[in-house]
Amino acid sequence: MSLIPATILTGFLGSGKTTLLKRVLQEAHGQKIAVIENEFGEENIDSDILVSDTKEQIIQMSNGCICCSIREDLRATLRDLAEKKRKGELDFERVVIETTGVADPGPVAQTFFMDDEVAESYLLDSILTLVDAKHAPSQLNERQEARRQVGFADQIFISKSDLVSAEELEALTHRIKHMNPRAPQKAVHFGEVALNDVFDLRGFNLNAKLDIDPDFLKEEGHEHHDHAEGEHCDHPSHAHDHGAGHHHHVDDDVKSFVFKSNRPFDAAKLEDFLGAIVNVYGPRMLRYKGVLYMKGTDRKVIFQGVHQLMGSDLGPAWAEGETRCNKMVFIGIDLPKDIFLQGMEQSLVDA
Ligand SMILES: Nc1nc2c(ncn2[C@@H]2O[C@H](COP(=O)(O)OP(=O)(O)OP(=O)(O)O)[C@@H](O)[C@H]2O)c(=O)[nH]1
Repeated sequence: MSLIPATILTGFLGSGKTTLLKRVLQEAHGQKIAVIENEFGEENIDSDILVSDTKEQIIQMSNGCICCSIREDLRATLRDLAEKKRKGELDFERVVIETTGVADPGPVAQTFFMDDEVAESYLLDSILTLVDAKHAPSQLNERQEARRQVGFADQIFISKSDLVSAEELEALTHRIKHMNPRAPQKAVHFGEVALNDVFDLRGFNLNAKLDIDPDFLKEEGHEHHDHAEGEHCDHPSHAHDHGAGHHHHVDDDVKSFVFKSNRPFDAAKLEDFLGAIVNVYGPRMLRYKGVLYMKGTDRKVIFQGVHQLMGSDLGPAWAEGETRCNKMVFIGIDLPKDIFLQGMEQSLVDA
């Protein structure tokens, strides 16, 4: 049986989750979508199916699962739903989980990887985070749950942009980008969103897609001339436009950085380093993903993780004429960037 795709919809209190979900369910008319609401206890099955190709492999676990927590209530609900589907008692092909506004998406996501039965039935597609343009600035200041929700996201939807000025929206977008440069941001008016922005984003798949906001890389580049080794990796041809578009920078605890290099990794060294680092910093590592250039293979190595759970796989071969390089983004809570970058650097083959 093919895996059932699941989407986690999160966002702080009143950010517009229900509004968006209702729109999506209307739009997905003719598709069977099971919705698991808030407290995970009850489910209601809404209309109809999205047919999707779920053959791709889901992330494989490696070590260090001990401190990861899962949502027992969600596990029970997911198992129950899958069981009913198997028996033909319920007919649905997709699940959306709407979390409460104050939920930490970590344990919700981990439930899909740490419970064998759940992992055998479901494929976690992505985490969607709603951000309320009007209230997010103060919510992000005051509540770590709100910051975590942004850090975990594969896709950010900004609601209520009709209630703020263009400048306020721009400042918020900029702030979010620093927390999570992986997730595209899109303003949505009362949940008006296209289905292909919501489903089959494959945020957790070991695919070779790693889109990091180019503006973020540009700014990172300015900060970090000492880690210039992979500079051509991204071949950004932009001029250094000092002065333009500079914002007051909010120093959130949830933030991100990128490691880049043109030198290949030594697989054993990298495994040692990452194995050690997740033991120490795993609880603070929200999401990380890399497309890596590894010695000994002509294929890209795809690596990704959530907290202590990480997986890797061989991706497609490097194309003829393509510059082989490493690019990995880490999103976490006050991670010591220098320790990470140095450890990664030391896991490269000797120059
Ligand atoms: N102005 C404006 N209001 C919006 C927009 N999107 C949602 N809202 C309103 O915001 C309020 C909260 O929306 P909900 O969809 O209930 O938010 P929620 O995230 O499900 O809320 P909780 O479940 O309480 O956390 C409602 O009154 C919506 O009508 C938007 O784009 N613009």
